[in-house]
Amino acid sequence: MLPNRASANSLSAPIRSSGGFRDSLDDKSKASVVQIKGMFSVTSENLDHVKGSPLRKSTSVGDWLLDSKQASTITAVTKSQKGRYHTSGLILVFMAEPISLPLQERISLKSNTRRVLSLTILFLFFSLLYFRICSLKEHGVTWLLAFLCESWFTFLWAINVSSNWNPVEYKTYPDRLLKRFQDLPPLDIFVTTADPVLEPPILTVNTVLSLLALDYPPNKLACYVSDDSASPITFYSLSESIKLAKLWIPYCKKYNVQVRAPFLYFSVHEPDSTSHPSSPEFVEEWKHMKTEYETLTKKVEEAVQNFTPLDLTGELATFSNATSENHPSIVKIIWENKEDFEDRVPHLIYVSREKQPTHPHHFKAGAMNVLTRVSGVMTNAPFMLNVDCDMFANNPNIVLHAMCLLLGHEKERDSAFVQCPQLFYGGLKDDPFGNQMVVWQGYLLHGVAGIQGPNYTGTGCFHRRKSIYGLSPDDVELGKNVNLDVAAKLDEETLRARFGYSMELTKSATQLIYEETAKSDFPDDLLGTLEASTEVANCSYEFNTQWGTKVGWVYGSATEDILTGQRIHAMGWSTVYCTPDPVPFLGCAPSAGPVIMVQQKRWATGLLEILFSKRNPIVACILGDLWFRQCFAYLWMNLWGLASIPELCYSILPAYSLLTDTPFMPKVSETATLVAAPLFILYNVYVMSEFLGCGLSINAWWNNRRMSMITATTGRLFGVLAIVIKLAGLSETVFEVTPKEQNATDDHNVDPDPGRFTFNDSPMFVPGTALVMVNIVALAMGLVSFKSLVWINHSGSGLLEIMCSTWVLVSFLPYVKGLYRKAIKHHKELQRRASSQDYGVGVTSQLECQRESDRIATKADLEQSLKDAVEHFKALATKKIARELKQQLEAITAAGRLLPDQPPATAPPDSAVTSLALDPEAAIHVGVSVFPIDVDETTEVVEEDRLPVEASKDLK
Ligand SMILES: O=c1ccn([C@@H]2O[C@H](COP(=O)(O)OP(=O)(O)O[C@H]3O[C@H](CO)[C@@H](O)[C@H](O)[C@H]3O)[C@@H](O)[C@H]2O)c(=O)[nH]1
Ligand SMILES: [Mn+2]
Repeated sequence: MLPNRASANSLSAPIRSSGGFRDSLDDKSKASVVQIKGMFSVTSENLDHVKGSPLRKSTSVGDWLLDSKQASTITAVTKSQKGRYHTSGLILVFMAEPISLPLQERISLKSNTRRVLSLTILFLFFSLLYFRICSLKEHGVTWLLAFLCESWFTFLWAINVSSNWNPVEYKTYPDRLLKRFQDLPPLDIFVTTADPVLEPPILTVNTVLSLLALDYPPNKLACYVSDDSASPITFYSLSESIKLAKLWIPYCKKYNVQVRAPFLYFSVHEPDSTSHPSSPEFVEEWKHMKTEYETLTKKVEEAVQNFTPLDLTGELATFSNATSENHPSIVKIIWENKEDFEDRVPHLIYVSREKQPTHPHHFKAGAMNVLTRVSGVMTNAPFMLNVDCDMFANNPNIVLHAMCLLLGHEKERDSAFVQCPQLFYGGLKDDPFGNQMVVWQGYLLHGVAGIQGPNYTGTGCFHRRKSIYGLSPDDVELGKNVNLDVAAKLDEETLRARFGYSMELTKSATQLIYEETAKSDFPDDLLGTLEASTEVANCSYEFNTQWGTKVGWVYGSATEDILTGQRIHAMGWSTVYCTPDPVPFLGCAPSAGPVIMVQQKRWATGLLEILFSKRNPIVACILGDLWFRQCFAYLWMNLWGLASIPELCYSILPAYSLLTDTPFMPKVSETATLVAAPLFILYNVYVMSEFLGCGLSINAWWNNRRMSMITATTGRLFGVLAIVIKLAGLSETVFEVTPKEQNATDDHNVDPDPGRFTFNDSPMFVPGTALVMVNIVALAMGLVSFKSLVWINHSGSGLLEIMCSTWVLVSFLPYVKGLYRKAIKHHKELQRRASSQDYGVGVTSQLECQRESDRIATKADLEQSLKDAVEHFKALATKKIARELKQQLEAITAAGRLLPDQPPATAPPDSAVTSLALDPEAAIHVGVSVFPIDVDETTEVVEEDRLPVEASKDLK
């Protein structure tokens, strides 16, 4: 039997059990002699006890191990207020557990009350439809529209009932895993980043540090960072971070740190003395680490702000000619773990795939495929974890938990991938933007976990390399019985067609497929694989291969995660949901209206791209091995964007009904109200109970509900439009990266009202605004004639319509408030401009006046007008304006100097001003470009380097 594992490779902390296994201690704490099993650290003063004890230092894991057949006893175990155990003596250990005990347990979460409630709601939905059909003839178009919308809602509810019928969760036993496997399997970790501005490198650094410090044998981990922007700053930041990693990792293991992303760990001003024995040594080390981290942060920030311009020589020379859209493949080994005992830092490899402007890159899916190939050549671990650059590891034992699920099923087919929930830190209270997705993950993912398994959500997922390589579970079974030499020869052609021409890659794939993976000499000589790994990162590598179709991440959708997960399910694999405590990964949720709308638009588009392709779940269900109920669950997701249309329609109906005096709801006196009213109440009670069940507040439910109405008129609706445009062949969809910011604390001091809804000038906000306006008018009209509607036996709209319209308006309240604030701001802006305080308005308004009166006819006129403007500015100028003005005027002159080379046919070739004079339109354009007047909330007034290019372009 394999020994139990103890954690912490230091000899200086008092003996204690690690947090990850604390649950096994709980009910045994009252006895003066207790049984403890799990991970232990050993203090120097206890070292002598260890010598004669069953504890020994592990060579493979690097920690303290205990022979599980023996036990010793201690007294004086104390439990601190926070539930931690301390002892001054040696540990008393555990009961031996037979090796046959399962590594994981599937627990049903089904609730009869919820089932009955959800069926009652379904019954009420059908009753309402029946009622509508019966009285369809007597009513107008509103009735028909209401019927169509409600049919849609009924359909979605039916899917919901099916998806949530038997929710499950998994309990994992990492301690048993450690007993069973002396040699744990290797894991390749992928982190993706795409833009150093939208995704600050310090975020990526934190994520990487948290992953390198995971409680898993460091020689079994390799971390690959994909940088789609080929940014020297990102590379530099990672190179610097490895210096910190050498201190941070031993520190975390020594003190059993739980949050291993330094920015969050050090967000407190004092060390947490309750979670660690506050020995002076600990406090000292804490302070030292904090200073080291701050030094790193400073270096990274300075590089970002270019205070220390990076010298693009040496290691950085590769980046000197690289732009994010055009550069060769860059693969750099930042750190190779050569199994040096002191430096237990896993491999860290930087990858920036080749980019060419003419070549499609498939966004994140393309990046993931390159990572899969590069890691295939370098380390070829049978499992791969992928996280987005903002998703740091929050549970140091997460790999052990995931391995319980990957290795603990009888057959590999039961766990193609292990998905962890995608949760966020520092989220705003009560989720004002409805984008923390807690309930979605708390209910729906547990629901599908009870069918074929959770879908892949793009981050926090452990993949089985075999399933990513496009193998079906049957192929895997077959692979086990094949002689490797024979197979390699037979399959060479097939392997090339599938994986591409790299011999190294096909060789590593063969090893993987035919189960020769457990390479004993891991880690490899990474340097020796550099050439091959750079080659597989080239953008032409995928030509005539199955990458992006049958192998790797699937191309063709902005939600590559859903599409890829679905392909895996359609191959017959099942998947597992992993929800240990503490939460495995945490990332940052976007805030502010416009950013969320753009994200939701991308999701809606991506999901519809799947629906309107030959890879849609219905086809996968008929032709592939996607289970019927799983297909429904996928449909529910795919339709999320499209659902915005009936939802929008249903939100307009009350207003339309009031304005045209045609009913869309039954009268209060009619029996059908006995269906509509309970349906409305029960539905909301059901959803509310899900929020309460996830530990959220009623406010959070309310915010999510109304945000889903708001996104139906903005992001999701525009996602539908984007797909229509794509299907019409007019444009391709793009992946707009969500901006991320590091926010370690809950205090949003900078912004007194961070949850407020903000707008920009995007057309995305037009439908919502129109909806609000129409409802206000309709409600006003409805209320004016309210008395007559209620008391007289009126056949038109009535009380229920008024209530529905009010409901819509109340739901849009944050939106209305945002609009109001925007209007006020706009008004103030106009006032400010009217009093000529804005330097830009001077020229622009003058030029506009001139256009109106068509007075620009001569060079002298225009020159005079510019001179006037300059005088005007001088009179106004503050220091900043004066400086910017000077730059702008220089830019005008520069634009002018461009002209002699490309003179317009009729223009005298000597100055830009002359040409402007001859072309009032160009003059206006330059005026507007130089002095932009359309200032929205997020735009800086001056865009300094824009002018020369634009001006010269327009002048041509
Ligand atoms: O060309 C690209 C675009 C994006 N990314 C990376 O993809 C990840 C996700 O991008 P993000 O802008 O954060 O998208 P989100 O909407 O927040 O992401 C969710 O939705 C995506 C699908 O739309 C999934 O891929 C993500 O994993 C999931 O977190 C980030 O690490 C990016 O750096 C790239 O590597 N290359
Ligand atoms: Mn993200």
